Amino acid sequence: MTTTTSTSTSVVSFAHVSKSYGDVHAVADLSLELHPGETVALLGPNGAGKSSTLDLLLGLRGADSGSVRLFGTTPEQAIKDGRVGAMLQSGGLMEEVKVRELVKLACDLHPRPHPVEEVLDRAGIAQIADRTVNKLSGGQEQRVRFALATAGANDLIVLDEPTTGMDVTARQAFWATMREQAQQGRTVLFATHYLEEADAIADRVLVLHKGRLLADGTASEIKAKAGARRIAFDLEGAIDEGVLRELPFLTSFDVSGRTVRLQSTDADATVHALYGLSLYPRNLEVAGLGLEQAFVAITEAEEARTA
Ligand SMILES: Nc1ncnc2c1ncn2[C@@H]1O[C@H](COP(=O)(O)OP(=O)(O)OP(=O)(O)O)[C@@H](O)[C@H]1O
Repeated sequence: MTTTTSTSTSVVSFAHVSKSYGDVHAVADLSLELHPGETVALLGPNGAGKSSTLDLLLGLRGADSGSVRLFGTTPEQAIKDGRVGAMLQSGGLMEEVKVRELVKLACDLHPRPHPVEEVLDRAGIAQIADRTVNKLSGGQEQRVRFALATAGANDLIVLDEPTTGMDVTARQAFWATMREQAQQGRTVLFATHYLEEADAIADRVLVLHKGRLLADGTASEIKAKAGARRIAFDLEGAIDEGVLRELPFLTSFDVSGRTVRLQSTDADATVHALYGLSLYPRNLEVAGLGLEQAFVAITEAEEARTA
């Protein structure tokens, strides 16, 4: 029996975790809890600390301070109990073995294994099961890594940039499988550079920047946190940029031909003031930021704050 007591609803628990390499704070005072059935995207620019966070979570590196618990126990114990599957960027696959042999080995080693053929099927590699691993394309190698991460009935699946190298079809199939895993109550945590993936797949997004957690919420909440909305309209006649720049709550301003594009932290007030100028904006559009723009806005605001 595994040790799940008062923390049984917490799959992952980071409490004030820090990790530095020399004077680089890869992970800085990170606290977070992940729960069963959540699909969580870890989003951040290069060097934000995503891989370091996953390494700490998997016990591959020790924290300088703070505590990391999985299912109320240590990462090492949770992995030993077969509760965690991981698909990391690094780490070569054994090269001279056949795909089926490698997957079988992972199943044999797992305390709660799935049947080998089922694992091959789910990862979409049944047709290439007799190939040796060093003959695979980058995308096929990723699928093998995915098979290894799902060789048994894990409660937590950790994926570092899982779809790198996969084509669009493979990517869609991969995420469909991941959704099934989450629907079965598993927690899926993935680091990604693809904001559209985070937006489409994750029900929770963690934004990391310089090792710090800048935002934690649904994609919609993250977009709202960025606080800005886009306003676009066309103007007829001469455009007086000086007057438009005085509109309230603007965070960005761009004129291209007849089209004016703004970002505002209070779109209602900006549009109200626009009409107050006795201008007649045509084709007026007001829209929320996409996750990508929200992400840029949040990380840039943090850069400015800490500069
Ligand atoms: N073994 C190490 N030795 C020294 N510095 C390291 C080491 N590993 C990571 N770092 C540094 O720690 C910071 C965080 O790196 P990390 O790989 O965790 O970021 P990341 O968000 O995964 O980046 P990427 O998106 O580029 O993979 C970076 O500044 C990196 O250079």
